[in-house]
Amino acid sequence: MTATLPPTDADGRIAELREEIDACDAELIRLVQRRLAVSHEIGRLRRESGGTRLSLAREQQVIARFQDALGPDGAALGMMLLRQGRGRL
Ligand SMILES: O=C(O)C(=O)C[C@]1(C(=O)O)C=C[C@@H](O)C=C1
Repeated sequence: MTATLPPTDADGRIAELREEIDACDAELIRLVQRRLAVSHEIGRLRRESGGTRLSLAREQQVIARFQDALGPDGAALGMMLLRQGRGRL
């Protein structure tokens, strides 16, 4: 059986939890921006040293990591992060 809270208690708890979600989102945005900057720097270094624009083997590792941790939506998230770094193929 699940405990039921009076609506006013539930409202207060929802507001608290939303603050936690807002903090998570802010941290995620900061991390995505940091990831993007690092990815661009790697790409620049690779191009300047005569390498390829992309590293498909590395992209597979990244996607597999997200897939293992989060399932199919995780794989999609990994692909979005990669696309953000290198642009659409
Ligand atoms: O790890 C690299 O070699 C990168 O260039 C970074 C990165 C990434 O964003 O994770 C970006 C493009 C590559 O195709 C593979 C991975």
